[in-house]
Amino acid sequence: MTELFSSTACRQLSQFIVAIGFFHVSEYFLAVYIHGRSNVTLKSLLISKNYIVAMICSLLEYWLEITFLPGLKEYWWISNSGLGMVVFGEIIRKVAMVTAGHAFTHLIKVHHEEQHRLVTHGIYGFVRHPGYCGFFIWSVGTQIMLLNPICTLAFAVVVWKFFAGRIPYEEFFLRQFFDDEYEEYAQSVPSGVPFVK
Ligand SMILES: C[S@@+](CC[C@H](N)C(=O)[O-])C[C@H]1O[C@@H](n2cnc3c(N)ncnc32)[C@H](O)[C@@H]1O
Repeated sequence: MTELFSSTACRQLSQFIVAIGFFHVSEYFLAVYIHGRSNVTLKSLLISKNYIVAMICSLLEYWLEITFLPGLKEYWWISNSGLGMVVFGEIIRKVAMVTAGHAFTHLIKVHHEEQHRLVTHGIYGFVRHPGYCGFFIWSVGTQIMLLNPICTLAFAVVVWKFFAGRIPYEEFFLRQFFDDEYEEYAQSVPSGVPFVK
């Protein structure tokens, strides 16, 4: 139990709390900046019931391991690599939001709106789904930072499965909206999420 108050736990848990807090608060305020206060709801904080359960599981794993296997949490080069992934993923995600601007909505558009233009410049020239790519790196990075082996694997699988389902759904509508323009774009630019075409 005392391990939970060790300098290792204090540092790793505070990094985790700052990472989570920064991600959600910045996500919300950036959405407000892009779309205007009246067009954004608290859903843009991106905090769902499943997400809370996942984060509680990761804290539970951390607590069990720091109590019974404290040595596991001392691999600082791995933890620092996770921190690097958190920062890198966060940057990719926010660059995507700024680049796409109004086109970046937290809810997938299913009806074409006049002002919706296909974004293919900037980071969208490298990957088609930089927002999802950034979130994938960020979320797995949080678990590597905590040196949580089980949740690292579980987050990678669950987040990957979520995007592997969401990307074809989102692209079904993008193909309807932009037709050949999207087809050509999808042929030449990778999705940005591993093993998703
Ligand atoms: C949460 S945003 C995610 C955007 C993108 N999938 C990403 O990961 O950066 C979802 C919205 O972005 C729109 N969108 C996705 N790719 C787009 C693109 N290349 N150009 C314009 N709109 C796009 C979709 O229509 C959807 O309503």
